[in-house]
Amino acid sequence: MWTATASRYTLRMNTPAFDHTLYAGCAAQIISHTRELAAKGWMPATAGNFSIRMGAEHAAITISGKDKARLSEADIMVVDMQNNPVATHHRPSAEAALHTHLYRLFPEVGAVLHTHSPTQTISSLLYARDGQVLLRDYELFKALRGHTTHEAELALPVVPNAQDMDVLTASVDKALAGRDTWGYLIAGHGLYAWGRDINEARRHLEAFEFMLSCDLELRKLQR
Ligand SMILES: CSC[C@@H](O)[C@@H](O)C(=O)COP(=O)(O)O
Ligand SMILES: [Zn+2]
Repeated sequence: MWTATASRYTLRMNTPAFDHTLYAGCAAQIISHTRELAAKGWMPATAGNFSIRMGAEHAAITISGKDKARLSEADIMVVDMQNNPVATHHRPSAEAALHTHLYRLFPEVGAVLHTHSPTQTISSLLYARDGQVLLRDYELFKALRGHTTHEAELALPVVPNAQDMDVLTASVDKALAGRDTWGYLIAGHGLYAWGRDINEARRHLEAFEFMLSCDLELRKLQR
């Protein structure tokens, strides 16, 4: 009797809070994508944050305030879907709530990427009052999951920036209601893009960046 109780206790003590092999794989993917995107100048200073879903309850996410060009595994931590750190004393990204919001909202979302390129930031300010950027007729729509033709119009939402994550999450929630999008801009801030996995999220991020930069060039030419 005593042995059985003790062994159950031992079993519980040895059960890790999350799957470490899965975490290490997620961390490696986050590190390689952040390095490549930082090299493009899309994450100046310590801007940007990345995450990958680890099942229904957890996500691997960048620790707050790190230089995203130089991350190592120790700079990636685990949070639960309410943004609580899991088995660590580190502080998650200041914007972890925006990541877990997307994971809670869309069960198919497997990765969320956030960058601050000049194009994303300028577009977000130009279109802040409109609340969206209307993109039309781009062949690159086909890089977005579910899109098969350039003959379309896509409204990329723009939400007001806020330092209070409850306020920001509420704005995003409202902006996404009834919309079919793989991203949104935050005014004066940057772009959030997501996908079923990190490769798809990266493809969506790059497609939005490309279309936004074309839009800015067109505006200059049309003046
Ligand atoms: C360096 S200012 C940018 C931050 O305020 C924030 O917007 C950001 O993207 C990075 O925050 P972080 O807490 O490192 O994930
Ligand atoms: Zn940011």
